[in-house]
Amino acid sequence: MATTQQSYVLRWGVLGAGWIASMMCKDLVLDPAGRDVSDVAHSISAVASRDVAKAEKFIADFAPKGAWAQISGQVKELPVAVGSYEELVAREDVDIVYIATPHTKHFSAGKLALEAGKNVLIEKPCTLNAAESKYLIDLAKEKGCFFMEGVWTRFFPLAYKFQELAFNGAIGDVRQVFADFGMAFYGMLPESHRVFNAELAGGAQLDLGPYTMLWAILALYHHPKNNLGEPSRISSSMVPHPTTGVDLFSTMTLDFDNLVARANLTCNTVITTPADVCVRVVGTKGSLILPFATSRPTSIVLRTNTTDGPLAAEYKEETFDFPIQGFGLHWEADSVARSLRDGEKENPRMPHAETLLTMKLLDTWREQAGYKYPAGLEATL
Ligand SMILES: NC(=O)C1=CN([C@@H]2O[C@H](COP(=O)(O)OP(=O)(O)OC[C@H]3O[C@@H](n4cnc5c(N)ncnc54)[C@H](OP(=O)(O)O)[C@@H]3O)[C@@H](O)[C@H]2O)C=CC1
Ligand SMILES: O=C1OC[C@@H](O)[C@H](O)[C@H]1O
Repeated sequence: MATTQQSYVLRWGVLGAGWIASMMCKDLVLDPAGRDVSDVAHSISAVASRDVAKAEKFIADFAPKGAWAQISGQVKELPVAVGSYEELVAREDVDIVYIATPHTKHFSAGKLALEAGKNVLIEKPCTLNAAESKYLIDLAKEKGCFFMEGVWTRFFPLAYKFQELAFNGAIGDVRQVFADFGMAFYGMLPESHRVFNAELAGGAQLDLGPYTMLWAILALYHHPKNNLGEPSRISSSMVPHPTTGVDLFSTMTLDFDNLVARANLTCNTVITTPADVCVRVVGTKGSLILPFATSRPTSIVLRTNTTDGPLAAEYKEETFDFPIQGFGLHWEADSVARSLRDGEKENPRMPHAETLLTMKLLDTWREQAGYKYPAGLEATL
C-alpha cells in the first residue's frame, strides 16, 4: 500500500513590505511539487509594514492574481496585514521572521525578533558589521532560536553542481575566480533609494558584493584543498558616488595561498554586467562560466581545454541548464524549513561562521576602500 508522507509546513512572518519581500512571498506560495519537493511546504501567516495600509496593499496586490492560491490542492488563507514589526514578532502563528528591510535595519529587526523568541532569516548582508552579526548569532544561541543570513543563491541546485565541477578536476587545479555584478541603477533610481542612500548603508559592495564573494567562497574557500583557510591577503578600493559618497564601483581581491589562487571581485551600480559572463572560474585544464545574473544564474558552461600549454586557446564546451521555478528564493526557504523541522539552530549550507567571514571581509573592504557609515548608524554594543 502506498504511504503518503505529510509535509512539514513552515509558517512565515514577513517583516518589511518591500520588493524582495514580494518576491519571497510569490515563491513561498508556489507548489513545492513544481520543484520536486514534497517533504516541506510554506504558509505566510502575516506581513508587517510600519504602515498597515501598505501591508494590506502588499497582500491585496497578489490576491486577485491568485498568487496565494493553492498549495497541493489546499486553498491557502491570505496572510494577515500587520501595522508594526513589534506586533509581527509577537504572533503565535509565526514560526520564522523573514527580515527584508534595508541593511541599516537588519540589526534592530533581528534583535527584536530574537528577543521575542522567534527564528530568523535575515536578508544579505546580515548586518552593518561583523560585531553586529556576532551579537545576533550569540543572542540566537542564548534564546535557542534558528538564525540565518539569506544568501539565497547558495541553495540553488546550480551552486552545488558548480562546486562539484570546481572540485572534481573537470577544470584541473582552480587558480582564479573572476566575479562581477553590475546593475545600471545610476541615473535610474533616485539618490534617496537604498542603493545610493548613505543613511541606508547604500552602495554596490554591500548590495551586490555579497554575490561576488559568494562565488569565491564556493569555489575557493570551500575547496577541499583550501582546508577552510581564510583569505591570506585582501585588497579593496572604490569609486564614490559624487554626492552621497557610497561606492558606485568596488573591487576586492582575495588570495587563497593554500590553493595558489586569487579571486578578483568587482561590482557596481552604474553599468549592468554583460549577460554572457558574470562569473569565470579558471583552472589549469579549463574554466567554468556563469552567464547572467551573478545572483541568479541559470546555467553553467564547462569549457575544457583541448590544447595544452600556456597559450592553450581551444576548448570544447558543455552546458548545464538549471531552469528556475518562480524567482528561486524557495530553495533557500525549503532548506530553512528542513532546518526547523529537524531542530537545527543554524543551517549547514549557510553556517554562522560564513556569515561572520563575509561580514569580516566587508569590514576590511570598508576600511581599505575608505567607505564610512554616517555617525550613529552602527549599533553600540
Ligand atoms: N535576495 C535578493 O535577491 C535580494 C535581497 N535584497 C536585500 O533585501 C533587503 C531589502 O531590499 P529591497 O526589498 O530591495 O528594499 P525595499 O526598499 O524595496 O524594501 C525594504 C523595506 O524595508 C522597510 N523599511 C524599514 N525601515 C526602512 C527605512 N528606514 N527606509 C526604507 N525602508 C524601510 C520598508 O517596509 P515597510 O515600509 O513596509 O515597513 C521597505 O519596504 C536589503 O537588505 C537587500 O540587500 C534586495 C534585493 C534582492
Ligand atoms: O540582492 C540583490 O540582488 C539583485 C539586485 O538587483 C539587488 O539590488 C540586490 O539587493
